[in-house]
Amino acid sequence: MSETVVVVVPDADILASTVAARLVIKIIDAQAAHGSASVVLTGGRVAAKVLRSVRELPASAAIDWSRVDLWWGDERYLPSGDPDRNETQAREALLDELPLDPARVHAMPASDGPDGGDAIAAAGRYAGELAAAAGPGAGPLPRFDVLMLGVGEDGHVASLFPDHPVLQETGTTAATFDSPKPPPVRVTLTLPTIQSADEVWLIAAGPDKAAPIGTVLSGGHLPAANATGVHRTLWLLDKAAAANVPAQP
Ligand SMILES: O=C(O)[C@H](O)[C@@H](O)[C@H](O)[C@H](O)COP(=O)(O)O
Repeated sequence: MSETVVVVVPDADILASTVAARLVIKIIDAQAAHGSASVVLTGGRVAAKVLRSVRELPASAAIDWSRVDLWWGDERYLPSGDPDRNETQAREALLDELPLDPARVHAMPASDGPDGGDAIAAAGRYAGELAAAAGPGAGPLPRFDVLMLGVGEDGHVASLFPDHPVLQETGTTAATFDSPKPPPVRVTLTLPTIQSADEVWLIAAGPDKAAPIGTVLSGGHLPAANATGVHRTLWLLDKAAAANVPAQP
């Protein structure tokens, strides 16, 4: 049975540093339990702040980074190295400083890669990489210890936007076209894939997130409402983003 917990901290800087601390401990615990850790990264401003905060944490030295698998929840379908790619931003914020195993950094395909402009083929390629990581006979997805998501002003998560056909996708990945948040073409994990994660962390800061988060945590139906973890769903918010959250029991 999944539990939902809402954690509110004073401001965006404290949010980034506390999420970074939580992530470091989660990775350490996962490595102790499983021998490795599997983390799904997200894009956006708050995500980059979290990754930059990890760099400042002495405790991150307790992580064997060579035994961390990194995945992405979504990616802007742009050429490799494009500054707007989530992978580029994550590498600049943290990843390029870490002794990661390159084979365990699973970036989503780029538009100058083998699939060219075919984002559907690119999504299929990533689905294949996920299945390969799951191992033979283990189903289409590897274990995800924590899947992090930013939350859009419209209540989107990853590249799953309100009233968008991509919400109906039942495979493990999909291509999003006509995204209301530029760029228009993206590759994304689907809701079923997000829901396979042991823990899902929804991370948001700022007053422009108060309305969608208040809607979702009051029972409203936006994509973020379906971003739940198998064992735990954490809403990690600053006070401004939590302004409309109903009083917790
Ligand atoms: O590719 C993307 O744009 C992100 O994955 C997207 O889902 C993001 O996480 C939210 O839009 C929140 O972004 P901010 O934290 O910058 O508001």
